[in-house]
Amino acid sequence: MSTSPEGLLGLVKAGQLTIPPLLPLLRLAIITLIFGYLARIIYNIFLHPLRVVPGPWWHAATGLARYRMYMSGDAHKILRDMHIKYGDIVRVGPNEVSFSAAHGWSDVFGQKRIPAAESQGGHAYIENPKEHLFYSTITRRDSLIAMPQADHIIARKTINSAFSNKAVAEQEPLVQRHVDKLIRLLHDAAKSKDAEIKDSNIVDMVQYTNWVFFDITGDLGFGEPFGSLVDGAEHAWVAVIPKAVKSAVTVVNLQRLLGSTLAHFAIWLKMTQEARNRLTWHRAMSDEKVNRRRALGPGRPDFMTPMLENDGFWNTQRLHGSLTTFITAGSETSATTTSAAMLYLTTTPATVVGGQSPLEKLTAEVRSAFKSDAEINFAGVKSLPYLGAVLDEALRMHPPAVWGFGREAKAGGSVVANGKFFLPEATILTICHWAMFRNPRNFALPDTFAPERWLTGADADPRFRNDKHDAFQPFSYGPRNCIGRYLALAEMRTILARIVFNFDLAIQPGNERWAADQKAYAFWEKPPLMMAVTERAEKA
Ligand code: HEM
Repeated sequence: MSTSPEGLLGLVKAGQLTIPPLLPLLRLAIITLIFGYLARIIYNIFLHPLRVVPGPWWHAATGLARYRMYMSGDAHKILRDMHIKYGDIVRVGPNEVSFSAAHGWSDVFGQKRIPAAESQGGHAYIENPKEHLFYSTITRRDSLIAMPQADHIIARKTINSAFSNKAVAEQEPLVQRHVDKLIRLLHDAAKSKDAEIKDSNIVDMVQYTNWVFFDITGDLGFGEPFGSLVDGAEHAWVAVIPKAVKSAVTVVNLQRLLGSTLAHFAIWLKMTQEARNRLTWHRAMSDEKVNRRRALGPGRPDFMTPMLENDGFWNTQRLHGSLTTFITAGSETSATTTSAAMLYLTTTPATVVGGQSPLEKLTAEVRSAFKSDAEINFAGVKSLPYLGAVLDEALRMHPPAVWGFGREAKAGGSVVANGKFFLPEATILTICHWAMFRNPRNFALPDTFAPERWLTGADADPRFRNDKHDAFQPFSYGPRNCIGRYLALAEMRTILARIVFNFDLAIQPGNERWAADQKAYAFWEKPPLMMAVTERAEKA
């Protein structure tokens, strides 16, 4: 029998071959699809290995509820409520489990010892790998934060020296130069009020903190600040970042819902040419900045020096891939925390914590510890217990890495919650920092800003005696925790201390719910935070 098109046409014409009508075929396809989808739902709810993990059935059934939750901007609140209702481990998607008890940190981010691998010369420890889709979308493949375990071990070994306490002390003069500029800008704003320019001392603290942290981290990474503190304006490179993160989060969630092909089509329809051009420009500019810093060679007390000294590992791709991560991870986070600290300080009345308000207590501590601005240094601020407690509490109330940053259960699966659950390989494991830190099972009065909960010894507050401090890991946990935490703490303490030393702060009406109403797409979508800055009347 002929199978050529002409031959088949001949058979049709001769009435020996009939073509089934299209409509019934389409109907059949649709019915098959619906049945396939229903079968999947039934499998997900009743037969899937994760069926034993508690959670709402509609989150287990399909990826739709999960998608809507993450794209609502309120996932942190929804997750907290789910953990209160269903417990410490909740199934939030067909293939995703969220943790909200202290053991979750080691279950998700810890590493397990594998003796067999050790004897064969492989890794002695195995970790749950990073959630591939999330990390490959929010950053470049060769970035430190996305590297496979074997590369990551070498990477951390070669650059740890730039992030130790000793290195941070060497970076202090560079950091303080930028903080000086910030304080000068704030004095300018405060003084302009004396010149009777109405409301000129009202500043957006989100902008000011972004400027100072991006200038510092730009200088430590690219070898050049962004110049925001000089220009009094955000640099275009920095302005792209929040939009890029939100787009990346949308892409990840769409792909998880629709699969790669459909999602790419949807994204292609949605993304404008202008947005595409912006991302290409951003990447080119980052690479140009890295190349300029690279040309200077090692020697500067910054992030790049150990990388340039280990150029066998830190090749062009890894340098280009990692530097944007360093700058974003090191600026956006610290700026958010410092803004949040100022918000809570200016909105928490004395009645909540007893006696003086947190702002009064902090002001008294800082102004009595230092006689002049020049005295406020990294070593000095480290010894102020209330200042440390204020920042810890700001990190608890408004953690900068809200959600995301998940892992996939390792090859062979993961046993979690002290043996209670077995999660099969590739199950997505997540911890929403906000949901963990605002869970009443972990912290008393979880929605109250109370730095007192972190005080120890004679200053310890009995109301917070049962707080679970090991649930609080704002810098994450395990081999992939935050490499920049010492720097972050030194910078944030110094900047907050210098602001409180120099100025009286007052929140502007309408800004009180700055944190409460914020949406989050992995990081926060921060609106302006307007505050009046007034030069302190007298130096105590
Ligand atoms: C309040 C400030 C900060 C917070 C809350 C914070 C939080 C975090 C968290 C939660 C992670 C883990 C992400 C993951 O699991 O993939 C992380 C990683 C990281 N952070 Fe920070 N961070 C802060 C400041 C900084 C600073 C100042 C730097 C300096 C450059 C920095 C650089 C990094 C880098 C490079 C990583 C990736 C580490 C790796 O994968 O080995 N962070 N940070």
